[in-house]
Amino acid sequence: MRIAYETWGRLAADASNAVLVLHALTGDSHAAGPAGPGHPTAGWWDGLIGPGRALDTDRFHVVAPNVLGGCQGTTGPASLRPDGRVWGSAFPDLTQRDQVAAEAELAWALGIRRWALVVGGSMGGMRALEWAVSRPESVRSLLVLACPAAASAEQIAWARVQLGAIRADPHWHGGDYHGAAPGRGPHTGLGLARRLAQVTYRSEAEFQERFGRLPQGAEDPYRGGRYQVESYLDHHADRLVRRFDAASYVVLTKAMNGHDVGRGRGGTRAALRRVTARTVVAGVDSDRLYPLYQQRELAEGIRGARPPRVITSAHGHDGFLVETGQVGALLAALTQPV
Ligand SMILES: CC(=O)SCCNC(=O)CCNC(=O)[C@H](O)C(C)(C)COP(=O)(O)OP(=O)(O)OC[C@H]1O[C@@H](n2cnc3c(N)ncnc32)[C@H](O)[C@@H]1OP(=O)(O)O
Ligand SMILES: N[C@@H](CCO)C(=O)O
Repeated sequence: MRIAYETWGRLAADASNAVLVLHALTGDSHAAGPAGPGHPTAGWWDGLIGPGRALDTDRFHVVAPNVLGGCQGTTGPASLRPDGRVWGSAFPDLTQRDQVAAEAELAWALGIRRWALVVGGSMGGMRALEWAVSRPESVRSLLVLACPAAASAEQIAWARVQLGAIRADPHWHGGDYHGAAPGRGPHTGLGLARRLAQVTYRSEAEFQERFGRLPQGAEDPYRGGRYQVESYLDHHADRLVRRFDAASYVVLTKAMNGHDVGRGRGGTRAALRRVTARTVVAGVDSDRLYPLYQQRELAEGIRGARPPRVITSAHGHDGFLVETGQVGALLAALTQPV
């Protein structure tokens, strides 16, 4: 397999200053830095990583890999198999454990045996947690944001609707569409999946405050036009289908459904007891996808973790991406010398 990653800052001679930053479902290795070739936007945590920032690259060597199964440089369903054909539907099902095993190979190759800090939100939080449970000796500090110990029935239910939308697209072809002419992939299905997901990523109050019942521009919703909120979802769908592979979306979504740190480990409690890292768990007060009670369960199960820190935000689950000031304060608590 191939793993794409970016780094910032210099690795200390004893490799003691390495920080692992793990992205969420549709993120990538470009966690920091400006937009440029291959990166239509600035890094998704650009405000947090750099000289003098919360993850101070004058002190830390920050590593951000693209997840296994992804489509931003790391091997995934759109990659070529050894025989030169696209993986497509032959790409294996993955779990967070497989993805962390791949990241452990990367750490080994980079000469990093122990991370000073592992941090991630949402799907990245699941992998951060999995690192600390499966390889406690490799994680000195841990920041887990907006994620659960195990995917809940409702999370699997939302995912089911998204998977159904993609698979129902006539251009899906069972996952073997990659050889089709450009523009002929399952974009309609992926767009529908993103629209639904985007609703779960934001809050009801935000939508009401931001969009209410307003029409989009000069459009008349009573005469075939759209409400603003519909246009907003259309925009997020359009953006995603331009940059993300539907089969990767399916593989990663199924991996998130499979997330359960307690599986085969005597249950959640027993698994969380394995964590030895200095840990901060945080959630977003308006997150309807990964509600705060799930972070409470994590914090209660991890030795030494205090009650979850609460990120105050109108923006729902996406608060972990938007509220960089508050996330920065959480990082500071873990990056100050004890
Ligand atoms: C690490 C990771 O997890 S993923 C990597 C980063 N995430 C993504 O790229 C996922 C997609 N983006 C997002 O989820 C969000 O944009 C975030 C979380 C990154 C940032 O959130 P916010 O700054 O609150 O963005 P918001 O949800 O308001 O969306 C802004 C976009 O909606 C557009 N928009 C707002 N209202 C409307 C409307 N009525 N009609 C059409 N478009 C609209 C804006 O023009 C803007 O477009 P642009 O991003 O192309 O410039
Ligand atoms: N906006 C985030 C939400 C999932 O955590 C993403 O697209 O990855």
